[in-house]
This record gives sequence, structure tokens and C-alpha cells, in this order.
Amino acid sequence: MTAQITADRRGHDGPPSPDRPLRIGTRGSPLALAQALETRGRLMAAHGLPEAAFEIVVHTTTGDAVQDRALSEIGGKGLFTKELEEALFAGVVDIAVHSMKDVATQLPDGLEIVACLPREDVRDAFVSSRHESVAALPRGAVVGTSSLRRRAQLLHRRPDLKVVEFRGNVQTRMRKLQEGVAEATFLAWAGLRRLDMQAAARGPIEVSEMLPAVAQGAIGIEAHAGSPAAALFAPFACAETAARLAAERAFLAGLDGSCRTPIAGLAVVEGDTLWLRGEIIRPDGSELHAAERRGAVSDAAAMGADAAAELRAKGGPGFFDAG
Ligand SMILES: NCc1[nH]cc(CCC(=O)O)c1CC(=O)O
Repeated sequence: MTAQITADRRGHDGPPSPDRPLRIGTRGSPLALAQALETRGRLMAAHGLPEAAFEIVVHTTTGDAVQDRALSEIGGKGLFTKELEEALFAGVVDIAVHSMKDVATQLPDGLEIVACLPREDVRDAFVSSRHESVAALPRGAVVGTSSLRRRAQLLHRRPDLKVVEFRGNVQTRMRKLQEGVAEATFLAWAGLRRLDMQAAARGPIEVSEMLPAVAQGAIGIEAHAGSPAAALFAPFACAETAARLAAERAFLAGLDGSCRTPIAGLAVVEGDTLWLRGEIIRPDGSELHAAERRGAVSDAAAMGADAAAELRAKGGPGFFDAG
């Protein structure tokens, strides 16, 4: 009996059809919707299916609903994924589309990332109507960001800057900038590209200048372990992105799975070799430690764990404690 219920909840088998559409769970922000539409578009193209074979199911998450407090304060990673995971468990969606940057390193039992889409540009973008670049910001300029990583990286490079909390989706942040709450902000270049809003930014920042967040620019599909829906992604799932994320996410897991700590990490694949760079920064920017590894793509996760161990030793206990 129980087995039957479980099988039912795993939902979809056989190709999706207008009679029995694949239910794609997503958050409701413009960026999340763009990512869900990209996922649907790839599925339609790969399988020659009509739009009606898919249903986009929107769930508001705690991260979206709570706008007046810092994310790190209300619980960090998991806020943007919890409700969608509950929808998977409740059987009301078949898959969930996530920005992998928002996905905790430890998934709930029974759920898996069944596919990664080909990764977008990983870089951060500099947004300011008055100033051309970080280097061009005047002494003491006010910069808005809610990302502890970006705050710490910025203060490390420019201790003179003042960083203020800046939350909300891309549109909200652009409005705050126009209202003069800050002179500049940062957004993921990938998010701006997906929204076709690159013109809002000065341009991308090289990774040598600002190492991105783990998994930035990557979309992942979450489903029940063993879900037949996973097979639908085989024609376009990106193995290279999965390997890069295996290294970056193992690195993050080895340090701290939450987003309450300033951690950056980026892996790139060159032929058979994976090159991982990672860094940890004190929240006030006063200290930064970096590690890198090069090795076989098949060793991605081990390299991530190893680089994390190096940085744990370099940082010492209490490294991420504020003040
Ligand atoms: N934490 C919010 C979040 N999660 C993913 C993205 C951007 C898209 C991506 O990195 O894939 C953003 C916004 C931002 O950092 O500007």
C-alpha cells in the first residue's frame, strides 16, 4: 500500500502530453520564471512536444515573501528551495527548477539534482549609473548588496567603501539604485542575461577581480530519486556543468553549506582537467585566503573537499565570526 502511494507521488512516467503535462515547479520572480521557461523550451525542442505538454506551477518561497530582513538573518540557503521541495514531496509538481546558487549542499532525503542545464556566464556584474567600475568608485561611496560574499570581497579590496543591505529581485534592486539608496550594486551577469537586462549594468567583472559564488549561473533540476522525469533531460543535460558543480559544491560543503559565510568558488574544465579556485573572506574584508586545485575531472568532488580542508586550516577557528 505504502509502496503504491510512493510510486504515485513520483508521478510522471511516459512522455508528457497535453492530457498529462509535466508539472514544472518554480518560484515566481521574473528570473525564476525565465529559468522555468528556458527549461520548458529545451524540453519542447528536445522531444518535439507542444507547450501544452508542460504546466508551469508557481510557488512563493519564504525567501521571496520576506523582503525586509537580510537573508543571512532569516536562515540562509534553503529559503528559496524549501517550498518547491515540499511541492515535490506533496506530488503537486514533477520537477523543480532552481538557481543552483540557492540550493543547499545537503538535499532532503529522497530528492536529487537529476540534471544541470548548460551553464550561463558565471561572472558578477557591476551596476551603477554614475560610476564605470569598482576602481572608479570615489572614496567612501555607498554600495548596496545583500550578499555576504560580495560585501566581504569588496571591503577586502576597498576598505573605504560603505556597504548597505540591498535585497529584493533584480527589478527591486534597480529601483533602489534609481532612488539613490546606493551608488552602485552587483548582480549576477547570468541573471541579467536571462532577463535580457544586460543594458542595466556596466558589464561583467572578471573572475580574477571578484570570484563568483559557488554554482553561480547554473540551473539545476530537482526531482525524486529515481523519477522517470530525469530521463527527459538526457538529451541536453550538461555533464561539464555537473562536474564543475560537483567540485564547487564539495568545496562549499567542506566549509559551510549556508550562505551566512563569505565563500567564493569556481571550477572550469579545460580538456580532461578541472581547475578549481576557492576563497574565504572575513565578513569585514580584513582577511582573505585562497586555494586552488588542478586535477582529473573525475576527481572533482575530492578536489573540492581538499581545497576546503586547506582553507579551514588557513582560516582557523572563528574565521567567519563577525567583528
Ligand atoms: N541569491 C539570489 C540569486 N540566485 C541566483 C541569482 C542569479 C542567477 C544565477 O546566479 O544563476 C541570484 C541573484 C543575483 O545574485 O544577482
